[in-house]
Amino acid sequence: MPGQAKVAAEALLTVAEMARADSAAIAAGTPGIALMEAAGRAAAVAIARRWRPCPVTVLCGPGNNGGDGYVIARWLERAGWPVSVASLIDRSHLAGDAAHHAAAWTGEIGRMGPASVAGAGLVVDAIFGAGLSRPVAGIAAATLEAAAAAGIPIVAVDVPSGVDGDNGRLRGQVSAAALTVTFFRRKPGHLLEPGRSMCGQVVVADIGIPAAVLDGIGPSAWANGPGLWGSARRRRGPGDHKYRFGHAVVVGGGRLTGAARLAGHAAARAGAGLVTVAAPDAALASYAAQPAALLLAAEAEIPALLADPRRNAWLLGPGGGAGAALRDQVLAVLAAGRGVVLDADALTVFAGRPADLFRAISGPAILTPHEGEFARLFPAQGERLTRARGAAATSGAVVVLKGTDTIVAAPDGRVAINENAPPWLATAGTGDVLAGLSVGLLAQGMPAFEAAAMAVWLHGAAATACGEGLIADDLPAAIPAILAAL
Ligand SMILES: NC(=O)C1=CN([C@@H]2O[C@H](COP(=O)(O)OP(=O)(O)OC[C@H]3O[C@@H](n4cnc5c(N)ncnc54)[C@H](OP(=O)(O)O)[C@@H]3O)[C@@H](O)[C@H]2O)[C@@H](O)CC1
Ligand SMILES: Nc1ncnc2c1ncn2[C@@H]1O[C@H](COP(=O)(O)OP(=O)(O)O)[C@@H](O)[C@H]1O
Ligand SMILES: [K+]
Repeated sequence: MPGQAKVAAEALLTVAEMARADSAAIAAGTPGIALMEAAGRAAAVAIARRWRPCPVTVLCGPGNNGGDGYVIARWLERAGWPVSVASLIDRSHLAGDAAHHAAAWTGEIGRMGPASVAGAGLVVDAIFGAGLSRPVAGIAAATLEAAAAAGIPIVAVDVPSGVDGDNGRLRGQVSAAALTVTFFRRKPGHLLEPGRSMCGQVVVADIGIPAAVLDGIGPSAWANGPGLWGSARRRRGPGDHKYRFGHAVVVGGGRLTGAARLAGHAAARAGAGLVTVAAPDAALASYAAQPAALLLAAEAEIPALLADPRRNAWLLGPGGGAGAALRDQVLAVLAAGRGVVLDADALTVFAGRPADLFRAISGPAILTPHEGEFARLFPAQGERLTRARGAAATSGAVVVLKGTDTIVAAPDGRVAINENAPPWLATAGTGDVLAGLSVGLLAQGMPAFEAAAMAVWLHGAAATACGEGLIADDLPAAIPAILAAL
């Protein structure tokens, strides 16, 4: 929007980066005790905004997460709540900032166990946070489970105990929170499944760490949104003409023609100056049903189109048919140095010989696999974030690992984690639309990482606008309103 200040991209901090942010703030003059006080107070405020005073049990762990719990207990009691505190260890074994704030709690401290949540209207999980070092089991797990089984809402401090902040992995028994209050910036585990589903609503509290400490940390993960790619977006001005916005080519197949038609339509809606769909002769009649704004070419014309550098961004795969001919086409497009988006069959044709593909990638390239396609090209073990980063580094392409928490990973290690995709995107053909949006933005000259991240975000926003009952055909037409609001 003209004149509106650009929203800075929201960095996501790993556990190690957050520790560096804490240390930098402490070095700059804010004592750790004050950071913990601010953290606990912010959590208490977030609680009091959402719930009326009721009996609350604060479950405190052995580290600084537990330290936050003692501060929360103090502030809630001051606000008139009936507060019980239950600890995993004896107070005398606490150290540092946590010991300081535990000493400032003047009430009783009970031993943690399922009985400590009996009769509570709310439970605060201040057991384990960033210091999670092994699976949650035993008394901690049993106590949280008892609260969940009794239907008592749980408020998690920093992360629900057992959620790995770095990647959303669950370690041991985890009980879902209704609210999670985290500090300074979110962590990848708040956005990545299954951690995301355990967090409930996530509130980020300012605890007095200056934003400038991020300069010294250099985060490489962000929540996907306009702050990340808005400045790379191409916008038309009064003197512009279509040739300045690229020419996308979508290579379609002979049988499943809907896929390339959806992709072509999406590429045009994303703003490509021109879009050509190239298809086998026998199928040209069914491609005639696509929007009249798209150009249509016969398969035999592909070499000529490829020789023309103005056809600058190519999409292969949707409805392509997994044969050697498609593999040769992909390699020819890569050899010509065009921007490339590879989806579906164009990925599958390299199953068992992924190095052939990776060797051919040298320019801007985006791969858009779902988990099944990913496993045909890359090692499938381990958590999604590390796998997506590894795949981008190995292939030299931007990898869009699709799902409810789609990850966009660049070869240099940057990642964007998407969070605006509604579940009704899980329907046939929506992936084709995403590939089309990606090639449409790539054609306009956006760098591959920004193009892919913007495409994923537009896709989620358009699906949200359409609502439940969405079919893939609805998505391209929903794009203009989303672009207009950006
Ligand atoms: N730094 C700051 O200034 C600020 C920090 N803040 C807060 O600090 C939190 C991080 O604190 P933290 O680093 O002390 O780690 P924390 O999550 O309390 O756990 C460590 C303890 O738990 C234990 N333990 C771990 N897993 C376990 C398991 N499964 N089962 C059993 N035990 C397990 C572990 O044992 P160990 O691994 O040492 O054997 C250790 O004793 C952060 O999330 C935020 O809430 C805020 O106040 C803002 C200012
Ligand atoms: N549960 C879900 N929540 C949100 N988005 C989803 C969900 N399941 C799938 N999607 C999204 O829908 C799209 C489906 O793509 P894909 O599996 O390639 O389908 P198709 O091949 O039918 O087009 C992807 O963008 C994916 O991220
Ligand atoms: K916690």
